[in-house]
Amino acid sequence: MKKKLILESGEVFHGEGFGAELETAGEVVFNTGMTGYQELISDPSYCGQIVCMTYPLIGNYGINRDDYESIEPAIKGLIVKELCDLPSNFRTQITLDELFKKKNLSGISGIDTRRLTRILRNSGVVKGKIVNADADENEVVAELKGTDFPTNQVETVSTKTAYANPGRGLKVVLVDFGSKLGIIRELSQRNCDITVVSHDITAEEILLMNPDGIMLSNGPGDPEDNPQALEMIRGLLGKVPIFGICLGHQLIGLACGAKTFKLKFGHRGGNHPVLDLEKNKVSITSQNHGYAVDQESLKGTDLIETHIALNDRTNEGLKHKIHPCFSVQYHPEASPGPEDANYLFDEFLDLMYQFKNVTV
Ligand SMILES: NC(=O)CC[C@H](N)C(=O)O
Repeated sequence: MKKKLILESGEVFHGEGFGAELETAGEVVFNTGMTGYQELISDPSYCGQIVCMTYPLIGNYGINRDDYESIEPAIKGLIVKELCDLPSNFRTQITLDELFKKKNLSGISGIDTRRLTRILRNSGVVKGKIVNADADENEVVAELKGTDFPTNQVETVSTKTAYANPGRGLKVVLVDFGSKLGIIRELSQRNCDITVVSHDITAEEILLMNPDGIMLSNGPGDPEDNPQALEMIRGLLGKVPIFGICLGHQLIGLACGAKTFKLKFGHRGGNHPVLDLEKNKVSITSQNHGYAVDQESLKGTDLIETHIALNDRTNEGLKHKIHPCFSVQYHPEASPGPEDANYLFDEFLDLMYQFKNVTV
């Protein structure tokens, strides 16, 4: 079915719809990954967003049972140049189009994704809507201008009830702001005994579980929408080691008095070089974020900048000066993307063991 993508700024792109027959609006962002569309579609941090894939052929290895990063995708839609409807891979179970139909998601193909990406890079990310070909463009633009982004995205994707992922090793409480399964996978591989808890848990409730460490997950939306989480982090600092990823990283920043701001077009892809300032080493990282910690605002806080992005020199890592707490803006769990930064999970384990030895 003929569809079109309309941006809040007025540009229109004509294409062919795939997936469910529905109109869908969201923040239009771009991702430069050449593979990994299944992980990306199911990454809860994309809640409320329509993702434009810059790689020109999407769907060519289908959808398999292993690569989901959550059970129910929270993404709003997908924009591709060419959609492959005949995937070829030994793991393929269904096509991308079939997945989108099953999950009631809408996508559009046949789009000049290079032009769209240039617009997003030049003017910054904007709202957009995938609509039927006969929709009135002025009406859609007015509607987009009049709608605000929801502020409860974390609540939408976080688990409602706590659950366990048992192991025989260190006890980790994973605060789920919209966690990718990759984080659980990495901790599990290191034998951690994981309790996944909802985003609105308090520090007192966590401390009653007597954990060896706290993992603050990735998640969607503006980090400033989570004041309760900042209270929780402040209540845990110094009492138990903390490791934060992406939204978890931004929340540590805010909890310690730094500020966050929205990047013009964000970092989304699997090839972002990050410099570790302490080791003077570069990792190629997997990224998906639209906000960043303001480096100026770190002055006067107890946080030290440990990593920066080499593309735009923005903050990518933090460490607390006094307490056992560190975090990164990128994704050491990869899923999808390079695994260069995997060692950070080992460092988290080391930190938990060190803390245990000091405190027992
Ligand atoms: N992947 C994430 O955790 C993203 C964090 C935050 N929602 C951002 O866009 O910056």
